[in-house]
Amino acid sequence: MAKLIVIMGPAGCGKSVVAARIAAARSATALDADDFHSRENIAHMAGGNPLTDAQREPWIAAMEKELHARLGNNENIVLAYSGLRRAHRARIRACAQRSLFIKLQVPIAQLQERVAKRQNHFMSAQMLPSQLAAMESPASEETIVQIAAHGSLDDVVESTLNAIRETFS
Ligand SMILES: Nc1ncnc2c1ncn2[C@@H]1O[C@H](COP(=O)(O)OP(=O)(O)O)[C@@H](O)[C@H]1O
Ligand SMILES: O=C(O)[C@H](O)[C@@H](O)[C@H](O)[C@H](O)COP(=O)(O)O
Repeated sequence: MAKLIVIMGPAGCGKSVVAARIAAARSATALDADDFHSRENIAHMAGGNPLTDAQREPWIAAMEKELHARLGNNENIVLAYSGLRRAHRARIRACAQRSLFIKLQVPIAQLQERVAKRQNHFMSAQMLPSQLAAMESPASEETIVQIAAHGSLDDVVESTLNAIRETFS
């Protein structure tokens, strides 16, 4: 049965780089939610404006479609996706029979530093407060494991792989 692992958290938490490393370690396909945005939504965010849930709708629908197709084809997926909204997480979770969400926890000062340093990305550090405000707590969601992700990339990857092994042993 194909598995879905979602690496989630606000911009700059490291989900894209961690998802790529996890996918390589587990012979899975890495997907990045950034690649499913419309040009309009990217331009909107690049202008310093957070998305509304209405603007997120076609983005979530595009990811659902891709996940259904790939998981239905027995492909294991590691998806880097912010997962800010609870209802959207439920829709992404429903695409797979077996799934695990891992939320990377990074203090805001470090998020600011990482986003500010990143080159050629539509998301600026000024968007971080809105990202954190839009993040609905995952506290009641059993399939979400939270991991401290302020350390080195190697440490974060190791903790993430351990959490995955514990769930999918
Ligand atoms: N654990 C880490 N330590 C140091 N830098 C990191 C770490 N994780 C990610 N980064 C760097 O921070 C920036 C943001 O990472 P990225 O994966 O793009 O975050 P996200 O996809 O969550 O927005 C990138 O330049 C990345 O190389
Ligand atoms: O509003 C949202 O639902 C998303 O979070 C959206 O703003 C965007 O896809 C990323 O968060 C930015 O890209 P990174 O998170 O990859 O930096």
